[in-house]
Amino acid sequence: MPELRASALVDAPVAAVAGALLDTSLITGFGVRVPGSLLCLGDALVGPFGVRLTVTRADLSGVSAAGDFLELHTDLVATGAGTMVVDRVSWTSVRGVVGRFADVTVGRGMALRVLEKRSALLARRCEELRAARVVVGAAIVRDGRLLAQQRSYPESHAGQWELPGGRVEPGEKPSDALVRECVEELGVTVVAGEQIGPDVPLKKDLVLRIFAAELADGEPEALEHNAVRWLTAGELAGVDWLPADRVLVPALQDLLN
Ligand SMILES: Nc1nc2c([nH]c(=O)n2[C@H]2C[C@H](O)[C@@H](COP(=O)(O)OP(=O)(O)OP(=O)(O)O)O2)c(=O)[nH]1
Repeated sequence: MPELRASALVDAPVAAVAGALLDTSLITGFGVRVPGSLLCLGDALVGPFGVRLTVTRADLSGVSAAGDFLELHTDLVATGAGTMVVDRVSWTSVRGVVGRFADVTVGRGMALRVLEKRSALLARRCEELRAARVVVGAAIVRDGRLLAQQRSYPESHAGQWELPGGRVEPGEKPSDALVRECVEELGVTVVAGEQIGPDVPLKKDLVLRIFAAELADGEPEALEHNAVRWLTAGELAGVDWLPADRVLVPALQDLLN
């Protein structure tokens, strides 16, 4: 299987680059049809010439998509100077001299051009997201279950589930915003821990950042939402999450397991 590699250093932390990679605007310009605005594990992608790929990885280590003839991998490595982004493209070539000729003249050239353009788009998206406002979310775990809350508004998202949290106010620390939002929404005090999964892009200039959290005081009540619910790892994939939270399900499962 011919393989092509390209790498670039992006001046942003791994969580930011991993999140930017989920933004499907990075690939739709190449004629790839995608189910939503964010790449999700298991998504079906349809590329030019009807090439079909399934997303097999979308986490802090990078993204992968694989089909019958083509595999795409983007691996992320944290370095002292930013995040190293390593792209790997491999494909099954037509046998014989004609196949080898096509690989060298068409396949490699095309793949390189696509990788270069995507790399430039990724760097630009990371730059945009660097200035983005942050919505924090709390992954509160108790007895192996995750606390989720059901939205009551707007109409388009009423009934869907999310994690407790909200926008970080100007000048506020994300961990302070997390504590404040949990008091306002649930009437509890939490202690914020480490970040879970990538920074998920919500809009051009807004990202969702989830932190593990522990209950320090109080019993959660739905003060501003329809309901709260404690979910096991096995229940996470079946919940009607907001789109950005769906992307985080594998990372939340890891947290519970
Ligand atoms: N708190 C929280 N917000 C989330 C999650 N996932 C997700 O997409 N969001 C979005 C919904 C909102 O658009 C935004 C949070 O903004 P906000 O704290 O100002 O709350 P809001 O419900 O009034 O939302 P909005 O009117 O500003 O859109 O982030 C999540 O898990 N938790």
